[in-house]
Amino acid sequence: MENRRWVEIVEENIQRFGDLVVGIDPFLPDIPHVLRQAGDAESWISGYVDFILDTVEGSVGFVKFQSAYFESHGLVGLAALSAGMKRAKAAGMGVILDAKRGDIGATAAAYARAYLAPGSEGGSGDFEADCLTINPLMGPDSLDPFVECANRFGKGLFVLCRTSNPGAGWLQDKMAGNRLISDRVADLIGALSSPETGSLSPFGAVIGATVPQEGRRLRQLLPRSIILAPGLGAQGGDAASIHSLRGNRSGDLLVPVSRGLTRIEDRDVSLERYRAVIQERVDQFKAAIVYDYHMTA
Ligand SMILES: O=C(O)c1cc(=O)[nH]c(=O)n1[C@@H]1O[C@H](COP(=O)(O)O)[C@@H](O)[C@H]1O
Repeated sequence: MENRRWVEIVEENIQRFGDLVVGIDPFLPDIPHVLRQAGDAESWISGYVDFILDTVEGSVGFVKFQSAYFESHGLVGLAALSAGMKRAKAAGMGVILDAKRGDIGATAAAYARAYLAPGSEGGSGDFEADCLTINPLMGPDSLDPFVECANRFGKGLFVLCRTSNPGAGWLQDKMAGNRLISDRVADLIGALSSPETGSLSPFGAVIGATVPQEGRRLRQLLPRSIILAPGLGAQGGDAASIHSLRGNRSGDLLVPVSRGLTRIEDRDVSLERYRAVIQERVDQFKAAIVYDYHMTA
């Protein structure tokens, strides 16, 4: 189970649980008081991660840990991240680490070891993910070490292509030569997969669920890539935008939702009620993004 390649994890887990990804972005002001009070000042973070995993295990096939929210809590946060990633993997969930890394080749190789190499193969294994988000701004050579490591260990990558944030178009929608920058990134992602394999590529793109027009265009350039489409819920993306990102087969889209699943207005809510709210939202998001390929075939 634990040694499945990223593409296998995606195909199998989507088949069983659908394409929703639970985003774990622990932010103290957004969580119920009952979860903040556990133990010392910082230990809420590991209790929170355990609570979310307890709540969604068996109904969702993927989890995306946002590294920044853990890093901002120092060593306690990193310990919670490591433990959460290991627990989710052991439960058979696909684990995406959202760290958006990118640097010169030698440093990128160190990042790749940190997040993609097993403990026995040059990494510490503390933060070994199934899939990592990476930033292509520094050019193709900065992606190579990630690609090499991913190929070696059966991991996946999501390369930022057209992000969901309001300022994304400032650079990503500009022309570079005769191509849009986001199109050039899509070309680069497409070229990372070997042409002889007909199946899904482990090298996917991040395309926001907030930009359906751009999404539709970019999907044409990436027929074999898995797209990670954040932006549903708190950022205002909707199911129609999600459908514009679907390719012509199931299994090529993952939809992460963080605040839309876990942020709660009533901070005095009981643990039982909070759990029920998250489970209801999981069902609602799954129902909203489900798509019947047979109906459109
Ligand atoms: O790579 C990402 O996951 C990502 C890319 C992007 O374009 N937009 C984006 O929101 N994200 C991440 O997706 C999550 C979105 O959070 P919510 O808006 O709360 O669902 C955060 O962890 C972001 O860092």
